[in-house]
Amino acid sequence: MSTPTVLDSIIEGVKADVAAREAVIDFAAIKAASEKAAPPKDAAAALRLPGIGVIAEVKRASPSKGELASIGDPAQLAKAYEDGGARIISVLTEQRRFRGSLADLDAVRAAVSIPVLRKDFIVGPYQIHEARAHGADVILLIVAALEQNVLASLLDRTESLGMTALVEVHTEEEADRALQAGASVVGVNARNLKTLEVDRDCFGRIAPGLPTEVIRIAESGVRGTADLLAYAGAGADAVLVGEGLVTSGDPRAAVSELVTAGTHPSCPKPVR
Ligand SMILES: O=P(O)(O)OC[C@@H](O)[C@@H](O)c1c[nH]c2ccccc12
Repeated sequence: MSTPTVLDSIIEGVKADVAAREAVIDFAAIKAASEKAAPPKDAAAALRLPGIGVIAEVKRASPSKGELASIGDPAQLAKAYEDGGARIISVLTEQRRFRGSLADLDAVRAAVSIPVLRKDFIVGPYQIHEARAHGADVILLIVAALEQNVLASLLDRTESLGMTALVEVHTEEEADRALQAGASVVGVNARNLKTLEVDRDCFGRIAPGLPTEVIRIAESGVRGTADLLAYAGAGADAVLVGEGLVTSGDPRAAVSELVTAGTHPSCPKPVR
């Protein structure tokens, strides 16, 4: 067997954490809770608004950088993002490496009225119902972490709950798999989750090959407006930003600066 990657070790921890939660709230109970939640918000519609959208992330830590920001009040941070003009709030809920939680998701959901993305390493249907039960409108599905048949069935389940799946890829081959599974929103992560290396050219290699109707998100490594404009030029509908915002000192202003650049008449527009 080959040496486990960072992604493998994260997934192993996530599986153990899911099993522990499922021992407390079983599948039938989480499914029932997901059916009682307030209806999901239309994230795809939010992403189709004119200009380059900003998806702003509540991110305390990462495997590559360790602690990024303590974030004592995730609700207040999310509100600042919303006030700054973010289209969607992403909340990391993975606890071991990213120090997130479902409590963070609850706090953010209660604080904002825009769509919320549960950002985690989804391995099975339990987490999708859990995301919905906690008010998420969007979930992340990472192609590199899922067998093709599992990816397709998780995407179906997400859509049958009225949610949107952001399907994350890092290579052309993964992009083909995302499309094969039926993805309508594709995120190209500049960071390789197996090695943690960042390659900002990844988006520009993959995005032009996606069908025009697919919404394209550029994820990771956005340090400021120059990176947003570069991604816009390569066809991004939105950028997903974590570190650059949580370490900025003024998250509202940091989001607003990106939003202003992304809606300025001189900003390159995605070809549709
Ligand atoms: O902090 P950054 O470089 O702005 O990146 C944000 C986001 O793209 C990143 O957190 C991310 C993208 N895909 C993921 C999958 C799992 C965990 C985290 C991620």
